[in-house]
Amino acid sequence: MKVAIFGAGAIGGLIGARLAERTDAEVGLIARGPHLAAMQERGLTVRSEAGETVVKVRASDDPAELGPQDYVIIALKAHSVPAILPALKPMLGPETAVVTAQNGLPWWYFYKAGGAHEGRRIEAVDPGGAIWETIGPERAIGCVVHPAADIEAPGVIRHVEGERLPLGEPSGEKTERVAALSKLLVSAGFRAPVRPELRTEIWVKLWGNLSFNPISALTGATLAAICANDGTRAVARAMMVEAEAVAKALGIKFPIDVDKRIAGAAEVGEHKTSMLQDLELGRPMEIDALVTAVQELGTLTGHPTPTIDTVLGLVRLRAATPLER
Ligand SMILES: NC(=O)C1=CN([C@@H]2O[C@H](COP(=O)(O)OP(=O)(O)OC[C@H]3O[C@@H](n4cnc5c(N)ncnc54)[C@H](OP(=O)(O)O)[C@@H]3O)[C@@H](O)[C@H]2O)C=CC1
Ligand SMILES: CC(C)(CO)C(=O)C(=O)O
Repeated sequence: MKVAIFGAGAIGGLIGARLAERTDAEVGLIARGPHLAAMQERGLTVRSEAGETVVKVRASDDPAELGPQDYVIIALKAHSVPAILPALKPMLGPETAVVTAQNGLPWWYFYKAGGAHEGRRIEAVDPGGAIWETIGPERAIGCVVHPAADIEAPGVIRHVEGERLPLGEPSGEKTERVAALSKLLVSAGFRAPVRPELRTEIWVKLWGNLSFNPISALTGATLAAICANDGTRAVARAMMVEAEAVAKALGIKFPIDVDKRIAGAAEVGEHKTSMLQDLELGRPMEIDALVTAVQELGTLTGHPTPTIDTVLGLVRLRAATPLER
């Protein structure tokens, strides 16, 4: 089985290292810059509480070198996807499945969703529908990413915690291809069940990301600190209540309530969200897939999102303003 990871950073590197180390899959990693050079020279190191492993990996910045794949796992930040579409094409054969291992609302969200919005593109994640047109939604397999990881140094991934990578077809069916991917990820040590209702899990994860990530970027605070502070917890809660109304209008039935979700985020502890890490490193923040997309669906469903709109305005200005003057 041929599996390529497009964007072998924190999450893609973790998945790729585990697949290369523990399975028979032929694994190729697409990366760039000093991180790619380090992986090519010294292999990919994964550090966790369990210890350290160094895996020899096939890594490149040229997808054409790897050729058509059975699975391409996209583990890029959502805003990086439109730019890689031309480069992705050589990896797509007639049967290639494309897995979105990303936070936020995926570009294929309304494919086989049924209902009034069937086939709709989400402009905030897929400007002009270019991703939908190039990849084709029939290739998409969804994945909710629960592990937390970061790139500690070029070629070195720190796996903080978490093994859960639930998967799902947009149709909810348990197809052969999603079952085979699940088996592969399980043999790599992840918990990767196939879910009939992955959109519900996407929203439960997004609840936290749409609120805590921008609040952390605005305040510099960790998840634990945002949850412990009355003011920031109230802002996060208000954003989550607004998002809940939007999701419910789209048919989502939440298995837990907002307060349980906040308690879950607090338990992650003194962890800086990926958005805060990006801000501190001077990288673009994943604002559109996490926040703008929910605002867009609020407008679509006729549910106002005043708190989300306010935080979105603030975090956009944060993104546009240099940290040091
Ligand atoms: N990290 C985490 O703990 C979690 C992350 N997620 C989600 O997972 C997804 C991936 O996040 P994460 O792993 O943190 O992101 P990273 O930034 O660590 O990884 C993405 C990698 O892709 C590389 N890249 C970007 N564009 C290209 C390109 N054109 N060619 C080759 N490589 C490229 C980046 O390189 P460069 O740095 O040079 O841009 C980077 O190394 C996101 O949606 C995130 O929200 C979800 C849960 C937890
Ligand atoms: C905080 C974490 C790791 C889990 O909610 C996350 O998804 C992010 O930082 O973007």
